[in-house]
Amino acid sequence: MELTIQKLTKRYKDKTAVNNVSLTLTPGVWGLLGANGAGKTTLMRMVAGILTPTSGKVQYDGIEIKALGEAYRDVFGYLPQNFGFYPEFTVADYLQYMASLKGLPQKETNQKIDELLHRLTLTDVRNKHIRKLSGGMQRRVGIAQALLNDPDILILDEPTSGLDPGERIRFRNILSEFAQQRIVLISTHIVSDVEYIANRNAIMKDGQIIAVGTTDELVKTMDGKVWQSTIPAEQLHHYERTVRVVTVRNEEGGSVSVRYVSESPSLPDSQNAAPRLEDLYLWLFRGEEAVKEDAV
Ligand SMILES: Nc1ncnc2c1ncn2[C@@H]1O[C@H](COP(=O)(O)OP(=O)(O)OP(=O)(O)O)[C@@H](O)[C@H]1O
Repeated sequence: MELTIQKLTKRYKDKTAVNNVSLTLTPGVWGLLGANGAGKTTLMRMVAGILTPTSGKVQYDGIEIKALGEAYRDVFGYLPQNFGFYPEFTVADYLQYMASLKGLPQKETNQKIDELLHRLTLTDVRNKHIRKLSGGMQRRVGIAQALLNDPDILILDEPTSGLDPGERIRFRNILSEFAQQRIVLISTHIVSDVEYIANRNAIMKDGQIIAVGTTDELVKTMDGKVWQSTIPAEQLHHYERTVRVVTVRNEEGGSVSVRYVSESPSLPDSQNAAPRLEDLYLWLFRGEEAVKEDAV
């Protein structure tokens, strides 16, 4: 099973949102990382077949998705970033409705809905109106609808926004289990969401994929560029202007432990630290708005 993105470009009037992107997706979880505006949503919408590229194509097992039409939709699950709920529907009615849109046979539908509600811990709210659910629960309903047809390809655009830490962990586990023999592409700007579950990551910046690889491969490129140093707290402000700080931790006695990325040591008594994906992300997006693990 293979999804091939070939020289995909999407140009709006004065903006090239996706610029000549090529990527071959194989089974497993893929993290699509990038800052806001990098082009992730635009790329995903083209892969989902709901946005027409300016140029380039997407092929599923060698056949262009345009040519596959309905057959592609049958093997495809998609959770858009902001997807319209039907707030007056109950959870179960909404899933029934989505199942009928996807053409699922009624016999299978009830069983599938029960199974998904259980896996996403939504059984207790199955008869509640969607508008009455918390943001995190609504997100899980969205994930459930994307899984209804047991898709071979699952595309999730910022699926963890609004989930609390416990829900995030549960969500990661569900996906890891689900991704065996399937292609799962998750976009996020929260590095920790994909660091442990993604088999591979693609990092997107300004409409282009600037790095692809397993977390280990990508992290290796940061060997020797991640540093740790403990300095008096009052000096932090000075160094923050000159180095790219990843994390700061308060220590006892008025000092702070600083983790930063740099070609060479820039703070007193710096020691090399084992790199993580977040360090690479900060390195690649240096100069842009810092992206931290918000909402965690
Ligand atoms: N319909 C459109 N018309 C014009 N420009 C657009 C349109 N859709 C997206 N863009 C622009 O294309 C760029 C990429 O947007 P996109 O939504 O794909 O990024 P993203 O990485 O998903 O960011 P976010 O996480 O904020 O959604 C942005 O600069 C955006 O303003």
